[in-house]
Amino acid sequence: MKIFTGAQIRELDKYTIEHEPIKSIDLMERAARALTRAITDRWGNCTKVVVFAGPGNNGGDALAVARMLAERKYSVSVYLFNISGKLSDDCTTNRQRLTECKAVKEFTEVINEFDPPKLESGMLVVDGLFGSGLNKPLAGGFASLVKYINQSSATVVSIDVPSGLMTEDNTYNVRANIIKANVTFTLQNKKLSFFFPENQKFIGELNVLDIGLSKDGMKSLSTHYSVLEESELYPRILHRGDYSHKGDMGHALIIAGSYGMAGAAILATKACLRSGVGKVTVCTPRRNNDIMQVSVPEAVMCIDKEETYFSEAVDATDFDAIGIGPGLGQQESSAIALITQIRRTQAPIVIDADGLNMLSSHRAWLQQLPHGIIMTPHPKEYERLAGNHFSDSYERLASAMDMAERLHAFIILKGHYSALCMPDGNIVFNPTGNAGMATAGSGDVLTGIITGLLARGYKQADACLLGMYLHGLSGDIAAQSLGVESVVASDLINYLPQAFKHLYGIVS
Ligand SMILES: NC(=O)C1=CN([C@@H]2O[C@H](COP(=O)(O)OP(=O)(O)OC[C@H]3O[C@@H](n4cnc5c(N)ncnc54)[C@H](O)[C@@H]3O)[C@@H](O)[C@H]2O)[C@@H](O)CC1
Ligand SMILES: Nc1ncnc2c1ncn2[C@@H]1O[C@H](COP(=O)(O)OP(=O)(O)O)[C@@H](O)[C@H]1O
Ligand SMILES: [K+]
Repeated sequence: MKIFTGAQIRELDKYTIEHEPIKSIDLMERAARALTRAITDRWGNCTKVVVFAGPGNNGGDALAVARMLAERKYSVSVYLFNISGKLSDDCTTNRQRLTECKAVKEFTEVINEFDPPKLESGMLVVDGLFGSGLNKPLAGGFASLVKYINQSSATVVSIDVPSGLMTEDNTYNVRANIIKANVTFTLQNKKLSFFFPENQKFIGELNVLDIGLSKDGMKSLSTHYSVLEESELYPRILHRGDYSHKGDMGHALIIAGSYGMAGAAILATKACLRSGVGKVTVCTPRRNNDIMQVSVPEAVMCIDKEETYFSEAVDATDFDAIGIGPGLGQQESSAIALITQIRRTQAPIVIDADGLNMLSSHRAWLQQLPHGIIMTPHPKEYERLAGNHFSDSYERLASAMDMAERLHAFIILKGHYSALCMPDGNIVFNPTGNAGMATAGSGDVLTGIITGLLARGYKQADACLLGMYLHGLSGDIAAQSLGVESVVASDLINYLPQAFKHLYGIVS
């Protein structure tokens, strides 16, 4: 599913109006009907409603919703903020319709002075001040109103976007002046800023309402950002022939686990083995040998000459993919072995965790990474890699997108919505996964899965997309069965077969 910018949403609006065809005011009426239905489904008509409408089309939506709620016997007080004496055409029409509607008892047009109504617990505030047309942070009277609403104990429903929140970049926004909604009913598509964790407190519970914008219009608009849909994965799936043998299914190498971190190597190796690969070899320090042999009997060992850390690059000629980094430690000799390994390897590589941390301490090496390398940093690891602190997720994402293009790399910025930044400048958000996965070792499992898929024969982009999706899906199935609190990284491996079964079962 594509994610559109504010400017593209306006284009899509225009396209729908021209091609459906439908009058702009009727499209607003359709949006308002969807919003009203969503509100009346949740709150009965004994709920007192206060509607705050702004001067643009978000305000127009709000006025239309106020009229429809009043017609359904809700008690509605409406405040329209017309500070600059300029309303959008559709907002003007809806002001007219509202004043002609006998059911609306309280309507105030605020031109300069504003005496705010009492907002109490049990009341419903409909926030229709600003939506996708916001072009600067809120200030002055609007900022005061937002603070007033946020301090109240009323329930707040935002139309399309919590007022004050930009649809994309909030790096320089004033966060105290953004509505904190309990529920956001967004129109047609999720906005980019909804994917960033720091904005969850503004959005509250998110619901997307279909308002029938043109499907052809959406198809024709090209975007950099999208959300992965399961159906996009179906044509990418490779099938296992009946006559396959392990030699056809790929040979993966996992380089992981310093002494005391054998668990990271075990998790990555087990996850790799569960991802369809023919054979997995693990390179780990001598002292981890026994525990590895016992924990993962299917894996072949390639023991480093050092007792406790990775010290020597492996001859990589026989491997179809390499995953390097989980629990590796950050000894200087491990860093040298890491870059030597990267230089010597022809096969696709996934770098994670300490592998990334060691690159961060030798940032000049980034230029030596082969095209198509996959890196899977969590936000802190990415900051170290970029050598920069970012004030918000948008800034971090923009930097990762730039790095992916410069290095011709695939960067998975991990999080609730992990974002795959591709060398061609596109960014795909992964919709699967849940907070139960916020547990040590989850990332090691992802490294194992992607390495396995690469060795199995998937191209980098496909391995990343399938890997992120399956990893999150396994987490979702685990959470469904165990509850989010109790999920541990091993569960992601245990439930991985069910995730594969779900996805591959559909297309077989
Ligand atoms: N395609 C869609 O998705 C549809 C969108 N509709 C609604 O239209 C909204 C977008 O409408 P608009 O483009 O008119 O934009 P808005 O209603 O979000 O606001 C635009 C108005 O606010 C002013 N403004 C912007 N930032 C300001 C600030 N910081 N302080 C004071 N004034 C500021 C602008 O000058 C302009 O007058 C959507 O959010 C949605 O609610 C619906 O009517 C139907 C269809
Ligand atoms: N709240 C969450 N929602 C969805 N996925 C999550 C959440 N928290 C963590 N994850 C996933 O779990 C993994 C954690 O990786 P990472 O931080 O590297 O953990 P570790 O280093 O302990 O292995 C990532 O793939 C991330 O997307
Ligand atoms: K709004």
